[in-house]
Order: sequence, then C-alpha cells, then structure tokens
Amino acid sequence: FRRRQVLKRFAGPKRLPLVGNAHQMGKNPTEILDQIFSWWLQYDRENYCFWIGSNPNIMVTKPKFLEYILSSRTLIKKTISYELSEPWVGLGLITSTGSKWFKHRKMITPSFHFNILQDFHKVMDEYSSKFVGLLKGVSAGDSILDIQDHVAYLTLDVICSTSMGVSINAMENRTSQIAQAFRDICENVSMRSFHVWKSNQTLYRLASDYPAYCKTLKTLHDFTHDVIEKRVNAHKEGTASKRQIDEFSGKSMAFLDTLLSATVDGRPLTTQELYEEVSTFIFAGHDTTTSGISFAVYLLSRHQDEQRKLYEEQREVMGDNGMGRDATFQEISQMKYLDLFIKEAQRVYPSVPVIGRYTETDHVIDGILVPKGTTLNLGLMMLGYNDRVFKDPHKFRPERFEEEKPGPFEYVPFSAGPRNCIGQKFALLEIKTVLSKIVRNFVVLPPEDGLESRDGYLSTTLGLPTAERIKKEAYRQKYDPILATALILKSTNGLNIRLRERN
Ligand code: HEM
Repeated sequence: FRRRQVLKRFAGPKRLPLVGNAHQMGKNPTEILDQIFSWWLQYDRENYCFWIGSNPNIMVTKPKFLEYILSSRTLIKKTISYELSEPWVGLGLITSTGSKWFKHRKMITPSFHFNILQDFHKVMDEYSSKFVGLLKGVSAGDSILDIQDHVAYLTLDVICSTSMGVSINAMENRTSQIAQAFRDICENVSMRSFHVWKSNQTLYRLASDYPAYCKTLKTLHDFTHDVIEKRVNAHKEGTASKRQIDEFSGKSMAFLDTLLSATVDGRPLTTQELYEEVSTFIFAGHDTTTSGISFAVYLLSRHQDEQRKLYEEQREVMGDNGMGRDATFQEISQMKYLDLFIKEAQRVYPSVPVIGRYTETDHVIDGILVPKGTTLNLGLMMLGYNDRVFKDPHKFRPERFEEEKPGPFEYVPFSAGPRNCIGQKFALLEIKTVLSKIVRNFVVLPPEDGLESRDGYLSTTLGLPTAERIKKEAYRQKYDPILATALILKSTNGLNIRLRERN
C-alpha cells in the first residue's frame, strides 16, 4: 500500500488489481519491446511506472536517474531475471553483489589490460579469417544468408578460446555436443526471462524441456570443470606456457590463465570461483557480441553510402596492398569511421536494450522517493531514440557522434559507473576486427535489390509516434528485422543479407 502511494508520483498505465499491468505487457519479447517503447512515448519520454502483479517496476530513461543508479556503489543488486543464469554461471561478476562483487571486480579488472587485449586480438584475427572463408562458401551464387546465425558460432569460438584457451571449433562443427550446449543455454536463459511460468525456477521443473536443460547444464559443468582441472594441473607442473596443441589454441594467455595467477583476500581462487568467472565471461561475451556484429553487418547492407565510407577508410589505413592481411591492433585503433559506425549501430540496435536493478532500501533520486522493493528497468535502448538528445533519431548517421556529444548518461550501451561492462574494450575490438575484414572482403547487400535505405532512415518503427508508425508499417518488407529483446537484442526473423566477394 505504501509503495502504491509513493509511486503515484510517476506517470504510468492504470493498473488492475492482482495482475497490475501484466496483461498489457505482450505475449513475447517482440510485443514486450513494442509495449515498453509505446508507454515511453505516451509518457512523454520520461520515467514511468508499471506493475507486474504486485511488483512495481519503473522504466528509467531520465539521465539524472540513470546517473544516480549507475554511479551508486550500493544500488547494485540485479533483478530476478539475472537469476536464470545462475544454475549455469553461479555467482560470477554479473550476478554477484556486495563484497564478493567488489573484490572480484577489482581482481578481474587487470584481465582486460591493454597487453592482454593484444593477445585476445590474435585469437579474434584467427577466427575472423576462418569466418570470412566460411562466408565465401555460403554466400556464393547470390545466396541469402542469415548473418545472425553464422556470427553466433564465430563469437562462440572467440569466447571459448579467449576465456579458457580451448578451441571448440563451433564454426566448423556446429552440431558438436559442446557447441550446441553453449548455444542452447544462452537460448534457454533468454527465452525464459520473459516467460510467464518458465521463469520461475521451481515451476520450470514441470516443463517438458526441463530434462534437456539439465543435460545441457551437466555438459557445460563437466566440460568447463575438465578444462579448469587440466589447466590447474598444467600450472602446478609449470607447463602452462607449453601449449598442448590439440586442447589449447596455443596463441595466447586465456582469461583462465590470468585468474589462476590472481588472488582474492590473499588466497588463490577456488575451483568454484574459477568456474563461475570463466562461465560468466562466456555468458556475458557471447550473445552480446553476436548481436553487436550481426546488427552492424545488417546496417552495412541497408546503408550503402556508409559502407563505401568504411571501405575507403580501410584502404587508407591498410594501403591498397594490405587489404588482404590482418589489421594490426594499432591499425584497428586508427579506423575512426569504423568507430563512429559501431557507436551509431549500438545507438539504434544496442546489444543490451534494458538492464535491471532492485532497490533493497528506499532511495531519493532526483528529489523523488523510490521505495524499497522496486524493480528499476534502465531503458538503454530508449535513450538512443530520444529526439531531445539525438536529432532525427531514426536516421542512421555515424557522423552524428562527431557533431552531437550526448551527456555521460544519455548514451550508455555498455552501461556506466562502477558496474559498467568490464568487457567493453574486448567487445569493441572484436566487432571492429570482424567488420574490418568483412568490409575488405565483401560488398554487403540486402537480401533483395531495392531494400537499401534511400533516405538514410532505419526500417525500425520503434519510438515513432503512432500515426507515423502505422504509415511506415504499411511499407514493411518481409526481410525487415522483427526486433525482440529477451536480455539481448535479436531479430526473430534473422538478419538476412547477401555478400558479393570483392576482387
Ligand atoms: C556489444 C557487446 C557488449 C555490450 C553492449 C555489453 C553491455 C553490457 C552492459 C549494458 C552491462 C551492464 C549489465 C548490468 O548492469 O546489468 C554489461 C556488464 C558486463 N559485461 Fe558486457 N557487454 C558486451 C560485451 C561483453 C564482453 C565481450 C564481455 C566479456 C568478455 C562482457 C562482460 C561483462 C561483465 C562481466 C559484466 C558485469 C560487470 C559487473 O557487473 O561488474 N561484456 N555489459
């Protein structure tokens, strides 16, 4: 009752007894994304409150609120949907809280040091070259391909190799038990995050897919523990630097190696802690980079002028004779237009559209009381469509980031503050490495001629006023992405493109 009284200060849809607004939320992640955007427009692009049963939720999009929440060292408890990953990853950096999170964050930060990133870059190069080779095969004869599907196996190879030092060859061996298990668990966590009863850990035991889920969990536990055990023994025997070619990619230090030399409270990490952090690295770094790379490639296909500018930049940085080789770490950092392109891609299609926090005590934010027991949904995706910050937000224009400087809490695809994305530099390096190679090897085209954007506008109608939206929906093409968010942004009908090999 108190929460209801206090939260009346926020605008929001009228709630019904018992269900709150749950009946209006939509049946699937696409409808949910539509609904949260519609309310945001309806409530004048401000924060708004909605209720799932008796649980109050605030959709937060005001920079002052975001600043308070993201800067806080105490408001760091995540929402219930993150718990779905716990049977797999346990309490790693994403899911832990309090002093465990604080100590582990400090311990893990050096694992993303510049020198280590350079090592990771070699792994990214190796797999992205393999990926380009594979794309040459599947794109022959003007075939249409779903880039989202292909990228998922590339990023799985990169993340397994950089996190554990093992090569699972997911790209070449998609149906292997381990590749399938990693894909299935990510799909499971994301599917259940918005499912009415499967999101409940106890009720999920009754589901028909529960036995398969348990089998997947066991495969992942056994595999990861086995890798850790071998690596721990190799470190003990002093053979860690001598790579066993079959099992370890042999290129560089893996995240697991740095964890093995780290300490917490003056002691080495336990096997469980090693397991949790390695699995978290995979969980946090797989679907996110898949989404980031796939949407960026999709945008290349629809925005040919921007693709041409990227290609010109590649020629400038790599030189006409260098177009076929790997870009060095330094060359990647010289690709400024690529940087802008990825920033703009993350503005319109952010890999993580919404993040969550839960208030364990009352908070006064920007002068407004937010009571204990409130779920705060931070609408990172809405920020990108706010026309008070971004002029003409439905226009795809990488150059805007040279002209418009959003405030520190007006554009935060990697979150901000002490709990921001620890893998941001890793992610950007991977996206840039892959995109740079794709642009040099292919002209990326839409699945059918004529689908290129003629005026620079996006195909998405999210965030458009209703009348404009209805008008634009009438021209929807079957290959336009159907956006959905269940933790990570995806397109439910794929991201379809064609590739034409460059000479
Ligand atoms: C395009 C790619 C990525 C995006 C957009 C992204 C975005 C984010 C966001 C928004 C958060 C905050 C989540 C929250 O507070 O609930 C986060 C946290 C995190 N990310 Fe990323 N991420 C990406 C890639 C990666 C990669 C590649 C890794 C690891 C290699 C990674 C590791 C993490 C970890 C461990 C956290 C939790 C940090 C903490 O709570 O202290 N991320 N990421």
